[in-house]
This record gives sequence, structure tokens and C-alpha cells, in this order.
Amino acid sequence: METASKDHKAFPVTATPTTEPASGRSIEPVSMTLYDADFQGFSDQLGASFERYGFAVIADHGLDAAIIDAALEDAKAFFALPEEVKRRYHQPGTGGARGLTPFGVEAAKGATTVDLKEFWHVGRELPEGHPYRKYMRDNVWPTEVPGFREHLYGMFSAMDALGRRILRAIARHLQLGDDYFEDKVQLGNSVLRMLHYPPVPADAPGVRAGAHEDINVITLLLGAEEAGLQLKDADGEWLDIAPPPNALVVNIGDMLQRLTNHVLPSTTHRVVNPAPERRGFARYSTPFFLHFNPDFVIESLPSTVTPENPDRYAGKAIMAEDFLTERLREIRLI
Ligand SMILES: O=C(O)CCC(=O)C(=O)O
Ligand SMILES: [Fe+2]
Repeated sequence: METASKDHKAFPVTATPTTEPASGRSIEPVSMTLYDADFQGFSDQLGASFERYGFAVIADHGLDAAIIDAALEDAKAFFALPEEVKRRYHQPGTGGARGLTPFGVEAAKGATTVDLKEFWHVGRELPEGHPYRKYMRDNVWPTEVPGFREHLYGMFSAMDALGRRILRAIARHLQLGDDYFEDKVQLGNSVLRMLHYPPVPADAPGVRAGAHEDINVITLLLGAEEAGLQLKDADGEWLDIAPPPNALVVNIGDMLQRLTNHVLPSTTHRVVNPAPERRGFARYSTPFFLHFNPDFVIESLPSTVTPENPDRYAGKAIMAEDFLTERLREIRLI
């Protein structure tokens, strides 16, 4: 539900991307140990990486490995269930907002083939009667995997907290108050996506994930050590993202690009099919799409509007929820 492509024509997803040259550039990881030792230094490094690539690689993120492992093991156990059992948790017509989106359903905008993936979505739980409940569907939980609910929601909460920490550094980089984002995302319509890319036959049509941009504020991604994730660099070259073990990949989504009048770019990315020696391996990755609170109004931050970078969205303020709905319609998910 978080994906759309602007430029599929330039990079048809039906091409054989693994044969395209990937440039030798790579993103320098930033260590989160700097966060407490030298917050300004951390913010500067993170901000520089985002301005340059729209992506950053964060080492030493401090997430509890036990929380991640428990959620991942449960997701793997779920994906290993028979197809007809899994499909009980598919809710057609809801854009895959919660529960399972089966293999062969999602495609990047304009793509002629579907992505070679299936995924499970977990969203925020709010108390009965909360005014934001109308924007957020109820989660669904499989009964076949004991612990799934507790572990998956534990991971949602851990990623949510880490995302808010990272946003403090982004706020510092943008010379806003460090807590600028706090009351704008604390009840955001965020989604944890547990992704399963099965082994890929040599003659598979399509790619694991076609070229797209994320719709949300920032995305926190674990599991990109298994190769395939690439970003489209400013000069049009595809650049492999090869994080060190256990590192977190973070990228800017369309909502933050819009808020910052493109000072922080939402970069096109994709997941290409594996090299022959890795074709027999599944890939599991877990993006957390951090969203604004549904009623936050997105308009260019005054500090990002300059004579060299005039407001690209003058007179186009939009509520986060309307922006999301518009984008999901564009990609025909709702
Ligand atoms: O699996 C990955 O590495 C990235 C997935 C992604 O870009 C997405 O789901 O939006
Ligand atoms: Fe993405």
C-alpha cells in the first residue's frame, strides 16, 4: 500500500535488472552510538546522507534483537502455512491495509507484472472511541501462530519509538526544535510490513519489487542484508544498498519530501531479483512506514523555501490522510 512509481517507463520492471551495471558507490553507515555522545554530529551525518541519497544506513540502532527475532520467526512461520490458510487473512478491497496481501497482488504503478512478494501489515491500535479510529482499520491476527500478535505488535512499538528518535535528529538537521515532529507523528497512521520474497525461478516474470517511492514520512527497514535493494541515484544510476549485518536502512518518503519542499528527497528504489547463486533463497525484510497523524496538514516548511528553491506546493496544503488516500487511489489499491 505504500508504493507508487513515477518513472516506470525509464526503467521497465520487465527488464532483467540484475544485468544492469550497478555503480560502485555506497552509503557510509552512521553509528547511532553518536546519538547520545554528539547529537549534533549524528544529525549532521544523517542529514548529509539524506540530502545526498534520500537514504541513510544506521548501525548500532539499539533495537532489542529479541523483539526483532521473535517477530521475524513468527512471520516466517505464518508465511510457511498453506496458501488457503494464509488467504483467510486477506481483505480484498482494503488496499492491504491490514493482514495479508498475497503473492501476486501488488504491482508498482504502471508495471506490467506483479511484484514477486507477499506481506503482512500491522497498524496502530487505539482505544475504543478515539477520534483517529476512523482512519485506522482494526488489526487482524492469525490464530495459527501463537505469540504472533504479541511479538508483531512489540516490533511495531519498537520501530515506532525508534522512528521518533530518528525524527529528532532530522528536526535538528532542519533547524527546527528537536521535538518538532513529536506531536505530529505520535499517533501516526504507521504500518509495519513483514515482507516475504520467495525463491525466484530463473525464468520468473517481473521483479521482487518494482521501482517506486514510499508515500509516508520516513521508512525504517531491517533485513536488507540479503541483496537486491537498489536506489536510483541523482544521475540515474542504480546503486546497491548493502548494509552491514543488523544495520537499519532509513529512507525519506513522499510526505517528508513534500514538507521539506524536496530538500530531503524521496528516492526511487526497487528490489531486483537475486543472482543465480541466491535464487534458491527467500528474502525477508521488514519496512516500518512511519506516517504523520492523520489530520496533520502538510505544507512546505518556510525555512525550505528560498529564491533558488521556490515553494513547489504553494496553495496546495493537504491533510496527511487525504494525501495517503489520493496516492492509494492513484495506484488503485482502494
Ligand atoms: O524489501 C526491501 O528491501 C524494500 C521494500 C520496499 O521498498 C517497500 O516495501 O516499500
Ligand atoms: Fe519502498
